[in-house]
Amino acid sequence: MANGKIGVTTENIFPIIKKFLYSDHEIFLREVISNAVDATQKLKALASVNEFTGELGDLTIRIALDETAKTITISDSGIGMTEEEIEKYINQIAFSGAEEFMAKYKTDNGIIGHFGLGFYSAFMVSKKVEIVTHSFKEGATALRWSCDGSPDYTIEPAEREARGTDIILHIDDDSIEFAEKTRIEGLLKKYCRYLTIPIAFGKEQDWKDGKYEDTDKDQIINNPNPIWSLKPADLKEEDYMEFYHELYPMAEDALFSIHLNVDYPFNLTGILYFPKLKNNLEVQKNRIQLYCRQVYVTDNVEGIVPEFLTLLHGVIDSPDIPLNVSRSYLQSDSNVKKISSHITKKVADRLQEIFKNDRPQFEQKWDDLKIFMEYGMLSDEKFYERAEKFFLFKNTDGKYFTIEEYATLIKPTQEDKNKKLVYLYTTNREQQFTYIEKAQNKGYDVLMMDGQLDAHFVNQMESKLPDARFVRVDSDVVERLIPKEDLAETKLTKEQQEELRPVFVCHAPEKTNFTVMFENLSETDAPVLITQSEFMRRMKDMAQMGGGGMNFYGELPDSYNLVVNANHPLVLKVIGETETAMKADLDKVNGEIAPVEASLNEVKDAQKSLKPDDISQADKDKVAEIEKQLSTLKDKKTAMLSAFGKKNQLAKQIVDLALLANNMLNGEALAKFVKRSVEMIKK
Ligand SMILES: Nc1ncnc2c1ncn2[C@@H]1O[C@H](COP(=O)(O)OP(=O)(O)OP(=O)(O)O)[C@@H](O)[C@H]1O
Repeated sequence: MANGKIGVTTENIFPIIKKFLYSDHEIFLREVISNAVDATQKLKALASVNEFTGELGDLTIRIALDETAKTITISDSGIGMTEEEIEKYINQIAFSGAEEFMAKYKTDNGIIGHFGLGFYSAFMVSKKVEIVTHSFKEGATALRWSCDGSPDYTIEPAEREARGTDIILHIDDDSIEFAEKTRIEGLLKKYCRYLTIPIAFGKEQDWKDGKYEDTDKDQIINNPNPIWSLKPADLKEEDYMEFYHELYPMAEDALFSIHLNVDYPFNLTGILYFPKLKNNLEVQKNRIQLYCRQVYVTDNVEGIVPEFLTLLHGVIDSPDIPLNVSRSYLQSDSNVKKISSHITKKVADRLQEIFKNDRPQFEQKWDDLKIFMEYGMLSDEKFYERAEKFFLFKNTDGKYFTIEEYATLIKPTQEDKNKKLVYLYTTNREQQFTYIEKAQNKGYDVLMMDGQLDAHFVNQMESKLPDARFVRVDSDVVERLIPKEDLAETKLTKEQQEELRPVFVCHAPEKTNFTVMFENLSETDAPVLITQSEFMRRMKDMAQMGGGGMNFYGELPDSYNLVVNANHPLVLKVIGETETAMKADLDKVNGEIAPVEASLNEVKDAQKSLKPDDISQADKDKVAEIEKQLSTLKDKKTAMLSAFGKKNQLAKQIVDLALLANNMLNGEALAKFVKRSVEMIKK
C-alpha cells in the first residue's frame, strides 16, 4: 500500500472544487461518464493501430446505483490505468491525460476531455471516491485508489480480473439527492443521451404477473449514432422529423430542417429546425442544445449562434467551441465568430434552396417563416443580403411576391408624381377594410403587414429600397395616398369650409383628438373619411414595440383627421342647410365681425412702419383689446354653428358613417345611427 499527497500546493483544494469548480453540481456524472467513454475510445483507437491486439469484447459502460450504501459506480472496459498513470493523471490535478494522448496519437477519435479537471468534479457530491482499475497493458495488475476529499490518498492492490475501470462515488450527505434512481435517470437523459459508447443503467423491464420485473437485458439509455453524426445523403426528411420529436416530444412538426456538416476550418455538425412559432414571440422552452462530441453541454447557445437564430430548435455539436470560458470571451473568440457566420450562411442557403426548388412549399410555410426572416434581416446585415432574394411580400389576396417581383407589379400604377414607388399596406385587414377596398378599386395593390416586427421592417425596407415609400392604406384619402398631380378647385369656398368646421367637429367622439380637414376629393368618394397620419402612427407603434427613446410618442393620445370631401353633394347640402337655417344669425355676427376686423387691420397697418420698440404701450394695449374682441365674436360664431351642427341630422349621419367604416362607432351611438338611417330612408 502506498500513501501520498495529491500534487497541488494548496493545503486543501477540495472545498474550492466543491464550491466553485462548476456552478452546476449535477455535471459530475457527465464528467465521470465522459472519462469512461474516453477510456473506451482510446482502446478502440489503439486497436485500430494494432497497439492493442486483444479482444475488445462488450464495451458497454455500466452505471450502478446502490441506494442503501449511497454509492454510484461507473464501470467501463476501457484502457484502465497503471500505477504510474494514476500518479500522473489522477494525482496531478489539472494534468490532463486526454491532451497528452491526443498529442501523441494525433487522433481525436471521439475523445472528449480536455480541461483536466473533470474527474475531480466527483468531489462536488462525494465524501469519498474510489478508483478500481486494471490497465490493458501486459503484466498490469488491478489497483484501488481511494481519497476522502483531503489531499491525502491511498493506493493498494485490488481484485479486478477484467480490463477497465470502476469509479465508485460515495455520495455525500448534503448531496443525497444524487443517490436516487429518478435523479440519475434524469441526468443520464440530459447529459448522456447521445454518448458514443452504449451506456447501461438498470435492466429492461417486462410486465409479468401484474407488475414490472427486471429482465436480464441491460437498459441502454443512449443512442450512440444520433442522426446529426450521420451523412445527410443517408437521411430522409422523415428521419429529421422523427429526431425532432425525439428532442422535443411536445412540439408540433417543424417547418424545415437544416443539416450542418463542416470540417474546415472548424468542426461542426448539427441539425437546426425552423419551428412553428405561435402567433407571438413566445419565450422559447425548446432551445438549441449544444454538444461537444455528443456530450451535452448546455442549451444556452447565446454568443455561439447569431441572436436571431436562437429562436430555432435543434442541436449543434462542435469540439471547437471553448466550453470552459465565459460568455463574453466567447463572443470575441475568432472560431466562435466563424461558426456563427457559417451557421447564418447555411440557414440562408437552405432557405434559398427550398425557395428555388419548391416555391409552393416555401409559400405555404411562409407565414410561419416570416418572423425569422424579418428578425434576421433586421438584426444581421449579412443575412439581409442573402435573404432579400427570397423574402416574400404577401398581399391582401394572399398572393406572394419577391421584393423584385412586387416592385415590377406595382410600378405601372403606384408611382407618385415624384417617381417614388408607393407600397400600400395594411396592419389589420378587418379594421382597414374600407380603405383596402377603395385602394383596390383604384387599381392599387395592398400588402399585409400585420406581424409583430412589421413596423420595424417597413422602416428598414424604406431605407433599403431606393425610391420606395411605405404608406398605410388608411393614412390618407385614396386620392392622396399616391399623389399623381395637383387637383382642380374645390366646390366649397374657404369661408364655407370655415363655417362647416364646427358643424362637423361637434360629431366627432370625445376623448380622441380630431382635426377637421377639407380635401379636394371626387364627388363619388365618401363625404367624410377618417385617417391617421402615417408618421404619427408609426412613431406610436414603434414606441409600443419598445424602440428606445420614443416613449414620448407612445404617451400622446391617438389623433385622427376627419377629412371632409369638399366636393361631395351631401357636404354641399349641409352647407346649404347651414346657410339657410343660420342666415339671419350669420349675417348678424358677420356684421359684427367685419368692422372689428377692419379696425384691427387699420391699427396694424399704421404700426407696420414702426419698429417694435417705437410702438407705445397704449397702442399695444389697443391691439390686444381689439384682438380679444374679435376672438370673442369668432368664438360666438363657432358656438352658434356648433349648436346648429349638433342638431343637423345630415352632418351627424355623414360623420357617423365614417366612424362606422373605421370601427369607431359602437354601442349606443351605433344603435342611434341605425335608427336615424331608417328614419331618413322612410323620408
Ligand atoms: N475511467 C477512466 N479510465 C481510464 N483513465 C481515466 C478514467 N478516468 C480518468 N482517467 C484518466 O484521468 C485523466 C484525468 O481525467 P479528468 O477528467 O480529470 O481530465 P480529462 O478527462 O483529461 O479532461 P476533462 O476535464 O475535460 O474531463 C484522464 O485524462 C485519463 O487519463
